[in-house]
Amino acid sequence: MARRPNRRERIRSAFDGFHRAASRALGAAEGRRDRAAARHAEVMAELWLRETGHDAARRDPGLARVLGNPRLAGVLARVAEDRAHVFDRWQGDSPQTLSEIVADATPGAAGDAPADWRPVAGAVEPTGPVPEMWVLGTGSVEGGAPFRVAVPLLDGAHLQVVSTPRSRDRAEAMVEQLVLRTVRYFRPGAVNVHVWDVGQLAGALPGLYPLTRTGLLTVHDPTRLGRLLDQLADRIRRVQTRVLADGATSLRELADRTGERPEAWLVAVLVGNGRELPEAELRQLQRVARGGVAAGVQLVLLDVPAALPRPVETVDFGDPPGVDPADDRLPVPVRTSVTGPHVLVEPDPPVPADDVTAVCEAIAAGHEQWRGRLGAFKDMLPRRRGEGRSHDGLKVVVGHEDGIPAELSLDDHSPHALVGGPSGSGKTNLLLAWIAGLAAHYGPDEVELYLLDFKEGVSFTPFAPDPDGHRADRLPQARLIGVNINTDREFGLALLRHLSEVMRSRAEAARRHGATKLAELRVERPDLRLPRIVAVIDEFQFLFTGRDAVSAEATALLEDVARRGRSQGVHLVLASQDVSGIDALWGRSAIFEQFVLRIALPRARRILAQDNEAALALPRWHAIVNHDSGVAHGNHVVRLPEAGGPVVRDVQVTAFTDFPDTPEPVVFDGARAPSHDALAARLPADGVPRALVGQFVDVHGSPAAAELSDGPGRNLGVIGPDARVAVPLLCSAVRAVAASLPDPAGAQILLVPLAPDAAAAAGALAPDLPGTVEKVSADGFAARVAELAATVRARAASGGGGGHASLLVVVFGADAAESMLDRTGTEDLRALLRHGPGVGVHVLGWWQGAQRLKTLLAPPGAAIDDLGAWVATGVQGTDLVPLLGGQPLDWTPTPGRALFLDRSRHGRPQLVILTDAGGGGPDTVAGGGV
Ligand SMILES: Nc1ncnc2c1ncn2[C@@H]1O[C@H](COP(=O)(O)OP(=O)(O)OP(=O)(O)O)[C@@H](O)[C@H]1O
Repeated sequence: MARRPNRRERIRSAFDGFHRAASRALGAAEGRRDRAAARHAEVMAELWLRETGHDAARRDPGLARVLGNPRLAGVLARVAEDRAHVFDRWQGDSPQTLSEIVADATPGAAGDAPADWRPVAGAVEPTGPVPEMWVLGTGSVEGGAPFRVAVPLLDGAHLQVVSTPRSRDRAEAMVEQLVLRTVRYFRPGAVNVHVWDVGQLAGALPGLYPLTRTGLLTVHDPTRLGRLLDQLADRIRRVQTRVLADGATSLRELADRTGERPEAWLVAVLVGNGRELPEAELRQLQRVARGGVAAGVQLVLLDVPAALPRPVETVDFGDPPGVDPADDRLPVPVRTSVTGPHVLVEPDPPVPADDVTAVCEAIAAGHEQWRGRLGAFKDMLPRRRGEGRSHDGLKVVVGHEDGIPAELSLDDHSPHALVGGPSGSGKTNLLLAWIAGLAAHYGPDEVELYLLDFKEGVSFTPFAPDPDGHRADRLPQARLIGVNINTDREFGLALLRHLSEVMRSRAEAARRHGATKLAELRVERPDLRLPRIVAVIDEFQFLFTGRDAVSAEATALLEDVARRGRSQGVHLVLASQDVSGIDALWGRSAIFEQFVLRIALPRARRILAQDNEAALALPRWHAIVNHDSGVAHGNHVVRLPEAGGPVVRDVQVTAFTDFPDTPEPVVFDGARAPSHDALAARLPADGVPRALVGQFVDVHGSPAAAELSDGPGRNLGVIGPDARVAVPLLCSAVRAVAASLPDPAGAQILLVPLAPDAAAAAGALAPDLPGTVEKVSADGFAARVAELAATVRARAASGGGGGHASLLVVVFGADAAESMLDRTGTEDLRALLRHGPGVGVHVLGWWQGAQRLKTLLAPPGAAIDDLGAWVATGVQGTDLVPLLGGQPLDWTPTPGRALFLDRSRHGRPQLVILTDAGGGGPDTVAGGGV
């Protein structure tokens, strides 16, 4: 009987059936999954292709392997077809359109065909529109129609060019052409080129070398990249801080806004060898790149690997992978960041070397002409006069640099200026142009001028009122004018003291209003008159001659003004033809450092920084103007026109017409004696008699007079060997006292001419004096002294302290008294000097020398204080020492000058100028009088 399958077998067969069914089901699922996966792969591939771009995806090594799968061929074909379709459409009229756009963006020399280049210099002004792009070659897409290819450069973007050894020459040629386009486009001088080549000193861009002749091209030492980058960085900083002061963010914006482009472009071509720069230089380069475009600094890098901040464009002369780099026959595929990877660029063929040289020579010649172009000084003056505001500083155009107006700025950045140039180099001309420029720009409420000339010349005289009244005008901005003051350093001292005082009061005002500098104070207090002050001191080195008290005080004051002037709007302009003067400053670095503006005329030494010798090579009528303490990168070669007397005068006449009511300036004229009458009229009318002896050297030209009050020692001694000076001096002092006596009618005046040569003068004086005038002869002198001593004793006994009639004893040639008086007589004279003033009796005497006077004033019966005031003329300082209680005194007498000591007012003798009537007249001053 058949065996019934057992339960186990039934189970197995059931499982087999299940397995078969499951296998069938699984097989079907696998097929579906494979189909889905393939479909997915195609979709993904298409997605990548379309997203990444057909060509890029094919170049991508990761994707290329996937796309090589034959199963994806359909997708690839489909995408390639679409791409070709798009390109075909583009190939239609796009190249033409592109060429037109490029032509528009590259006018003139920015885009012309190199074959057409002629040896002529450009003429476009840098203030005009700047080409947006510069042509470098021709491009095409997949062999389609060619179109011109250009890159942005000046004010647009830096350029980075990468080449291979095979393509390096082509790359260099392209760089040379591009740079030459920028130089050719503008008029010479608008673009300056700097080349640094890591490999060689003279190698890169050889065609441009003729440009070095006039400084349009500078070739830098291969080992000194850091220095070039420093210069570029300094230039950017200067443009940012100084040129773009009015809120413009770039030179281009400034030019658009103001029509002025005060700085030339600077194209720096760095030629490397593909190796990385040292870290420090790389960082410096990146900094330059960052600020460069806005400041007119254009980088062109060839094989200098560096990640530059945008904006930067690239041109890549790279070989495609797999090309034999040694095979010269193969074309070099060039691609640019502007045109992208699809456009194959063919740089323009190199211009023959001779043609490049010819073009550059023409540009250098044009540059020379430009430089020489003499902008007339009158064209530099503002059309609207006196309207400038000096809040932020004083700016004046005095010449041209490459045809661009060059300014001198006195402001917080460059508060003081140092001007140097040997005799005949045009220093005076420059100072006159500067002063006239200031006066043309700024009214008297904006600028005040203090002008001092230590030369024998009279350069500043025309700015002062005409003493003879032949002309009515004067420079209204001038507050002080010093001429012919060659030996009187005290004039310089007076000026510096005054400036120091002005600064002190301004600082106080500023403190009260919480301001830290002049500009702030002016905003705070628009009602205050706070002009900037410019003090010009020509041949200032005179201030430092001698090692005496004057020099020491001048140095201290100069340092004070130099340091604090910046914030108080007080500016110094020191000029010298003499190296020793400058040397004197070099030794005083605290002063010297403050002179940030340096102006060096041809052959000037030591004005600029130590290693900056640019002034030695300057042509005539040029100057190096440097607002950076004389460091080389701040050099500007400025062509200076002749200011010319008539133009300067025209400025003055116009200014005087516009501002007729300004007060007259103080005039220090070393060759003119001040008027006795004018000075006497300025003495206070307070009932105190005053003996006028001259004029102090201060900015107010104050009268120098001894008060003959009732105080002790109120007598006056005139000391001087020359009767022609001393006698008029004594007479004029007596006249002034007589004119100021409180009781002229009741006064008694004794005239005692002990010296025979004074008799005539005493005789002439008598009729001019009030009260009772009596002449006492030498014979009667001894008796009269005894009488006077008795009078003094009697007056004292009757009570001192005023109420006595004035009694003046005027002794001419008092040295003779010693031999005329016996011991008692001498004691009486001493008593007269000591006790007389308290009871209205004053002695005014002339002594020929200090020796006799000293003997007379010797203790125990007398003291030097008994002669409380003296004025010495024609006497060596050392001879006066006994009258100063031994204090040293270094003074060499000069005609028309005297030392005046009024013990009640001064600790030391003061320089005074003798008046026309008091020993300073034309008869007594050698070479004096005008
Ligand atoms: N920029 C200029 N262009 C033409 N001539 C000039 C110029 N500057 C000065 N001169 C002329 O040169 C001469 C000397 O000039 P200036 O008096 O300015 O020189 P200086 O350096 O001050 O010499 P010194 O100290 O001897 O007076 C003058 O006759 C002046 O007219």
